[in-house]
Amino acid sequence: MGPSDGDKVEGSSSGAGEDLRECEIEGKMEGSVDQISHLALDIGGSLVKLVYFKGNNNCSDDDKKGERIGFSNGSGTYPILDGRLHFAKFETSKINECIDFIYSRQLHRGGCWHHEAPVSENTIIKATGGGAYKFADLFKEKLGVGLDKEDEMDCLVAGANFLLKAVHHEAFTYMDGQKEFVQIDHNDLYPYLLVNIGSGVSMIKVDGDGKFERVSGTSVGGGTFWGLGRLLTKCKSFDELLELSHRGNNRVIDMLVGEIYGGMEYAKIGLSSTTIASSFGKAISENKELEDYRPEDVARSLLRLISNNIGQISYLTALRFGLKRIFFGGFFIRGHAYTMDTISVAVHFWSKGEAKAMFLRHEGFLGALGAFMSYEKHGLDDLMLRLERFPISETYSGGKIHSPLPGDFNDHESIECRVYAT
Ligand SMILES: Nc1ncnc2c1ncn2[C@@H]1O[C@H](COP(=O)(O)OP(=O)(O)O)[C@@H](O)[C@H]1O
Ligand SMILES: CC(C)(COP(=O)(O)O)[C@@H](O)C(=O)NCCC(=O)O
Repeated sequence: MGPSDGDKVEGSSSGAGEDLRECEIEGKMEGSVDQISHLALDIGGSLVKLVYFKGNNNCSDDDKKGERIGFSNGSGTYPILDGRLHFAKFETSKINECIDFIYSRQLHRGGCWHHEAPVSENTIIKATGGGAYKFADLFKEKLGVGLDKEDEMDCLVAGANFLLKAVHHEAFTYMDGQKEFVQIDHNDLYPYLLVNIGSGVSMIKVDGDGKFERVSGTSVGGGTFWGLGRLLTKCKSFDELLELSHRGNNRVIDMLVGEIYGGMEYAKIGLSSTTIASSFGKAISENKELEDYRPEDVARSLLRLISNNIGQISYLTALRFGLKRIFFGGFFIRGHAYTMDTISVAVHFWSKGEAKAMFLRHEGFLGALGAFMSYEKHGLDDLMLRLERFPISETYSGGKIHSPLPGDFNDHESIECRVYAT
């Protein structure tokens, strides 16, 4: 059983049709920036996410001599480099494309082709996710850099906390096709449940900066949707599968309460006639083969099944720890209306309206952002990198969010902020 199988929600999937997502955050960086790449990676089971800083005048002689503005932090004066944080992603199965991308932009050496010196033996890139272990040798071999491994859960939490505190209009609710941005009160952010829906799903109770516990998880996640969906529909890409689901009708395959109860609801236990009684349940009772179902309907049922299930487990986990707010991240969501709506309805249904599902506009980059920010923790020589943690649009002169608010996050979004090292 599950939440009511309400009307279909229409909406677009931001970024559909794109394998590579690139977007950017404007910022400033201060310090001795020559030695490290200012690139961080989250190499997951399905996707590699990149966050990198690029100075506006990177590599020019001007940049080296004068463009950096003096900054004093009490123990010395440090130069400032204006620039932007860029975001990109690749399929993990095409890791070589990612390495080519890094090489073509010389991201592992701060974007500079004309540095005479070869990549230093000690050059490292902050990396998180399982691929930081799996592909360490490949990065050494192809780019001559080491991957400095950061814990995945640490990075997810650091990325989420940063986004929630520093990026205006980062979190939003989505219900019945309505998107509403959530005003985050910095003094009342914790505790919350972070549900990261990547290949698998991690559920993390967050109590503060660096204070968290991974309290649950499920292997039925984004990889399940994409993997099963690919087998069942023969789709060639994740975006194609999402597009299909957009056009499908899950009632063709899902068995509803009304179909078991002769058109009636089961009011005594709170089930309407349109509640899904059994996901994919109709497929057993009809004399049909897979080919007899439209791939659109299969994709729709599958998306519904996975999203409902995650919504339900998330709610139960939140209930277990008395948490009212649940933030969902991970690239499974992909800003997709139907996914978000299904998760929201599930949380609403099971919590009887007590708990709230919220989504993050930079959903898939939590880990990579957290890894990027970890340069701060592990200063290299005298360099530490830090992202300012206050509402960017209010503190950066002339700063404002360039994203197409209040619309969907898209592939070329740019958010101004200040990035600096002390
Ligand atoms: N272009 C894409 N290719 C593959 N999967 C995608 C794509 N876009 C979104 N996804 C979904 O996102 C999931 C991966 O999310 P992500 O947060 O990057 O997790 P991971 O760290 O495990 O790679 C996939 O399992 C799939 O459901
Ligand atoms: C192992 C993982 C942390 C890896 O992260 P991912 O690449 O899926 O983002 C994640 O897949 C996960 O939490 N899986 C669920 C395992 C479980 O709790 O059953």
